[in-house]
This record gives sequence, C-alpha cells and structure tokens, in this order.
Amino acid sequence: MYKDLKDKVVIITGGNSGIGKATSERFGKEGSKVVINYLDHEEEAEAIVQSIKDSGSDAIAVQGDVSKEEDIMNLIQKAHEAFGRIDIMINNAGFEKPIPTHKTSLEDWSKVIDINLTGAFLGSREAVKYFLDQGIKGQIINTASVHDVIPWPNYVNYAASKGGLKLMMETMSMEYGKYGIRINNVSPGAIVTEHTREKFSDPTTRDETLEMIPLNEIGEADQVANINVFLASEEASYIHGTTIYVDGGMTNYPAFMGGKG
Ligand SMILES: NC(=O)C1=CN([C@@H]2O[C@H](COP(=O)(O)OP(=O)(O)OC[C@H]3O[C@@H](n4cnc5c(N)ncnc54)[C@H](O)[C@@H]3O)[C@@H](O)[C@H]2O)C=CC1
Ligand SMILES: CC(=O)C(C)=O
Repeated sequence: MYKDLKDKVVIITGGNSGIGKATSERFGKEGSKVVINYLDHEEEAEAIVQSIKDSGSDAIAVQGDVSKEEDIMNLIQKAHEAFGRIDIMINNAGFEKPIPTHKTSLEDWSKVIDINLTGAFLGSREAVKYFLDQGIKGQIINTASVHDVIPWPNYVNYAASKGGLKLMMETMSMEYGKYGIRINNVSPGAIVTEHTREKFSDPTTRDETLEMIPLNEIGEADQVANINVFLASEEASYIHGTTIYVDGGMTNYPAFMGGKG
C-alpha cells in the first residue's frame, strides 16, 4: 500500500480491460479516486466503478476515443468536474493487429498510430496543460511495450507507435521536469489478459513465447499494475524520464545466439 495515493485522482485510458482494468482496480485499493476511460463495453467499466465504490473509494467511467482530441478534452473536464483535481494520467489504451508491412494500408497504419501514439500525445498534452494551469506536480505514465526497442515483424505500425512513445515521453520529461511533473513509461513484455489467456494456453504459442523470457513465465496484468502504482507513489519520487520494463527479462533477447543458457 502507498498511503500517499489515497485521494489522489487518477485517469486511466482503456481502463476497463486487461492491464488498464488491473491498474484501475489497484488504484481503487490504494484509496485513489479513479477515472476509467473506456471506448466500448460500458458494462465492464461500470462494474469496476461499482467494485471501487464498494471498497470505500470513488470512481467514474467516461466513454471516449483517445485518438479524438475532443474526447480527451472531455475526459479531463469530466475528471475535474467529478473530483476537483487530477494528479495522475495513465495513457494505457492500445491496439494491435498483425499485417505484413507491404499489405498495410494507410488506414491500417493510421489506426494504430492514432490510438497508441497520438492518443498518448493528446492525453499527455492535455494533462500537462491542466497541471500547469492548476499548479499541480502531476504525473504521466504511458503503457508502452518491449516493442519500443524490440522490432516486431508484421506489426510495423505497433512497433513504430511504441518506439515513438518512448521518445515522446523522454522529450516531454525534459520539457516539464522543472515543474515537478514526472513522466515515465512502463513497458510490458508478454502479459496474460482476459483477451490473451486463450492464446497463451495453446502449448505451442506458450512454449514459443517462453523461449523469449529468461524468467520462464508469462506475466500477469497485476504485475504491470504494481509498477504503475509504485511509479505514481512518493516512493518513486526521483524516477523521471525513463522506462521500466516489466518483461521477465525479454529485452535481453534470450533467443538470440544461445537461448536462455
Ligand atoms: N498484453 C500484453 O502482452 C501487452 C500489452 N501492452 C500494452 O498495454 C496496453 C493495454 O493492453 P492490454 O491490457 O494488453 O489489452 P486490452 O485489449 O485488454 O486493453 C486495451 C484497452 O484499450 C482500449 N482502447 C483501444 N482503442 C481505444 C481508443 N481508440 N480509445 C480508448 N480506448 C481504446 C480497449 O478498449 C481496451 O480497453 C496497450 O497499450 C498495449 O499495447 C504492451 C505490451 C504487452
Ligand atoms: C503486445 C505486445 O506488446 C507484446 C509484447 O505482446
């Protein structure tokens, strides 16, 4: 538990499923006031709101597409109206779909860039504007991916979006550190979520994935949520402008020349 997170107001985009859901629930357990952005599946978002309220904290759900400027502005406004301030912005919403590069249409390219990179840019820009206006030493945490450094064949748009997110975060950290605004990325490796549980229960897929992970385990969404709350807490007050990899060691490229040893 991080006592300083009690009553902090946190926005989590794509907060109704997978890593976003685990993060929303974990902030709720910390006593934070949670603003859950969702694109669709309102019922999932409302169920998390209810469970956070049942546990004694507070939450709201706000529908919106992170790639739309007006939806991000509405998200910030709704959070402010509900709780009177915003302390932490977590740009977590993301989308991926494999396609060989030569078959990737402009529409395929733009969809992923618009959600994963432009969405995080809009969320970060509006959060920084809010923090500066209100004199809040707020924080931004982006969910990136090990594919911000590891190339990923057939996912050219995804790898470009996450690589871009890394330099976007680093650049913004240099601009806004002087205001006490901390900005970091959390980059997961292979994480089981409700959407990927079936894929990873296939023995071949599981074994192929484990070959790339020195810790020999596929991660869980809670293990990423743990790092999000740590980074947001005072315990991490000197961590700024960096990426924490939550990947069981995947970024050490164990499958390259000799495997895991
Ligand atoms: N699960 C994994 O193995 C890994 C996931 N990630 C990243 O973690 C983040 C969360 O992904 P997961 O929890 O795995 O998947 P997920 O599919 O459960 O969650 C993604 C969320 O983003 C939302 N979303 C998609 N487009 C949106 C839009 N235009 N506006 C608002 N919300 C939108 C979805 O509705 C969903 O709630 C993503 O950024 C993903 O790229 C990174 C590395 C590994
Ligand atoms: C989606 C993603 O980034 C991985 C590592 O699977």
